[in-house]
Amino acid sequence: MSKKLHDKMLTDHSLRPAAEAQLVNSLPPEPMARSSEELLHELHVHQIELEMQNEALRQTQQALEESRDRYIDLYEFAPVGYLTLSDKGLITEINLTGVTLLGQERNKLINTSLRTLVITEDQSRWVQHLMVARKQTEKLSIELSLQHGNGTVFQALLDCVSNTSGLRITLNDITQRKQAENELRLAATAFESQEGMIITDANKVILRVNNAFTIITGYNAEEACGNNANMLSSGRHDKIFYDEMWQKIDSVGYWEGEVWNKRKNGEIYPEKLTITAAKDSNGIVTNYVGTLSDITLRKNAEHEIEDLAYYDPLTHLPNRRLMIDRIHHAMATSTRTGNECALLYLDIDHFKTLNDTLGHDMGDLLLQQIAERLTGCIREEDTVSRFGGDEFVVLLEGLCAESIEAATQTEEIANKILSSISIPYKLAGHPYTSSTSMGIILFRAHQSDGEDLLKQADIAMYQAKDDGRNTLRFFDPQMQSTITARAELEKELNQAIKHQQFQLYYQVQMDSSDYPLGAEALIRWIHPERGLIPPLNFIPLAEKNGTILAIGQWVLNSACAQLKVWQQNALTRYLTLSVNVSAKQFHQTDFVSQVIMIIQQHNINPARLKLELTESLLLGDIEDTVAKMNTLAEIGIQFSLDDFGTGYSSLQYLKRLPLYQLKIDKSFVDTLVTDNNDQAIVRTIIAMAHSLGLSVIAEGVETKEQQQRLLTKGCTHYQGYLFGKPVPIEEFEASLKKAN
Ligand SMILES: Nc1nc2c(ncn2[C@@H]2O[C@H](COP(=O)(O)O[C@H]3[C@@H](O)[C@H](n4cnc5c(=O)[nH]c(N)nc54)O[C@@H]3COP(=O)(O)O)[C@@H](O)[C@H]2O)c(=O)[nH]1
Repeated sequence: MSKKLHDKMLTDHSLRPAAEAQLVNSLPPEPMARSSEELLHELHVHQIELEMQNEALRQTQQALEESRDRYIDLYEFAPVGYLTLSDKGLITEINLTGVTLLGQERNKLINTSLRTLVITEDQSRWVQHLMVARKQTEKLSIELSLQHGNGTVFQALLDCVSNTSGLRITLNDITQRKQAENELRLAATAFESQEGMIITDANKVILRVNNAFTIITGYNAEEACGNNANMLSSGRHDKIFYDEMWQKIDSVGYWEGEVWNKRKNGEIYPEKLTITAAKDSNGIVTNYVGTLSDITLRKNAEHEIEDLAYYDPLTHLPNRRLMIDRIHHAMATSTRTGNECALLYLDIDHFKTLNDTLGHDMGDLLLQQIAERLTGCIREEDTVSRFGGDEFVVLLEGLCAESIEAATQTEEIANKILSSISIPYKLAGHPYTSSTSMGIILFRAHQSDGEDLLKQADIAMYQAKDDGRNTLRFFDPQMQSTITARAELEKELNQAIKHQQFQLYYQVQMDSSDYPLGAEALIRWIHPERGLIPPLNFIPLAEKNGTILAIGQWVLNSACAQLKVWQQNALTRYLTLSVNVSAKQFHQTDFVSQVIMIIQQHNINPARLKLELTESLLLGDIEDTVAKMNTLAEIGIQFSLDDFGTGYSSLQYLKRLPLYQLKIDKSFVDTLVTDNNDQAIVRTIIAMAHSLGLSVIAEGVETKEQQQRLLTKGCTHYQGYLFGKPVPIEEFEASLKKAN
């Protein structure tokens, strides 16, 4: 029965005809009085009517109960939580979903302030929201973090509507939605990272690119999307490269490497690329994701580092390390081909002097120009390297297999180099001439180690230096033994100092009337087995290894001891003694105090001591040199400038030095009679000395004619075999007596 019919029956008494029909059908007709019959009938009808009403009521009741149950189900099990808050913000109603979302029993939640379930950080926002929501009838939403009964926190969306019964709230758990949003945001951030990103479909058609991609390639999303990813190919990689790349992606799902790609502007650049295949649940590739970064800067830095590691920064030539590598490579090639190779070890002559006189900038300019000239002298397959300082090494490869022929080829190239190096230079406008000494070694296959070959070429180079410079020498085993002997000598020299195996020889210095003015003290090494060793055989070595300091001190001390003896004898009291001082010795910081101390120890007249300095000693710190010489000159010590004319003395410097004497070098005296140039030089030196108020002495005077020539030019002091060779003191004094 419908509710409408049921209501009608109750209100309109429309049940009556039905009740009467039912009574007629159920009761047998009874004879009775009309009034009581009617009354009875009425009663019956009424009774049936009541029963029918009861039935209708029961059915309505049942329908109502069913409806209420449905409502309760809908309310309690709704997909969202429902809450009602009192004016004070207390929960007055909450459905089962709300209870479940908040994770507490309903009876605990009822009359609880919802604020207490909001995390502390969100509470003030909630309180403000509550105030606003209560004042309006429209829905007002807020996202909050709520405390679950199990102690966790979940993200909730609260839609609040205010009505007369309080504030009705719909509560949604949006934790997952928030997480998804977060992940999306993260993914979007990651996609828009510093690295270029490109997503293609399975056919490598570009679907998406990020901003970094645009910055790197120059293509914006519109230009890139819809094109095949090979639009970036530079053409530098062949088909095999790409085939292998895609093979790896297909087999392992991933490829990483460096590629050369092309930007929109046509520029080809190096790129680090990672390609990952994205597959669906059936393992079918749906997309490719590429991550790319421009590694131009890194590559440039790598090149720079490589340059620094393998190239000389001044000349940009390969350095020692790269040369060793090339030598090993040449050996390997030579093993295969049978061809000879050659190493040319070059050392620029007098380079130190250039640095000392014109400065390091000029030295650098010379090295750069020499590097260019060397490169111009060799073939494409050869290598020129700089080993630092003024040393260059040239590697010639692919020479003739025949040794003699290969040596001839090498000599031709070496001579070409010598000629090229000696062509005059312009160093920032300064004219300059240079030369080089060169040691050569031929090699093939793996006969010897690269370092050994370099050592041997270096030995040959020293031989070239010893033989007068501006020349070349091939290494031969004899040289090796010379070097070994030199090492042996070095060891013995240390012993000689320890055991005082030195002796001073004295060579007389005369005036034009053959009157002895004094002597030069010249050291000799009296070796216990080898006998007398002349200074030229060990002084250069001593200068190199520093033992000259001890030797120099011994010489000075012995010379002063001799002066003391002479001072006490009327025959020798007036004699001056010259002592050679090496540059290293002079440049010691305490040189002046050493000399003064020795003079005081021997109690000699400093005016009888003459220190012979070479011109090269004057180079370097001129202020220090002048200061030292002045201090010693002030106590009376004389200074003679040795080997004058062979060095680089500038007049400017000479004027500042407290010199007593210039000593004309033996090389000018040797050719004085035969060489017009040398005559002119000697004349100039003498004139210059006189104009500076200096005395002049000529060394190496061997003939009367030389002496005569010197005299006519104004030189009145002499030293040389003509007057006497350097001899031990006994002999020297004996000849003095004899002359007397
Ligand atoms: N630092 C030091 N150097 C020294 C010392 N003793 C010597 N030396 C230097 O060694 C070089 C060679 O010296 P030495 O072999 O003694 O030769 C000297 C003379 O013997 C030689 N000479 C002199 N006159 C003649 C000659 O007429 N003919 C000829 N063939 N040789 C001659 O010249 C050398 C002297 O040179 P110098 O010193 O330039 O006057 C030499 O450079 C010495 O300086 C020392 O103790 N310390």
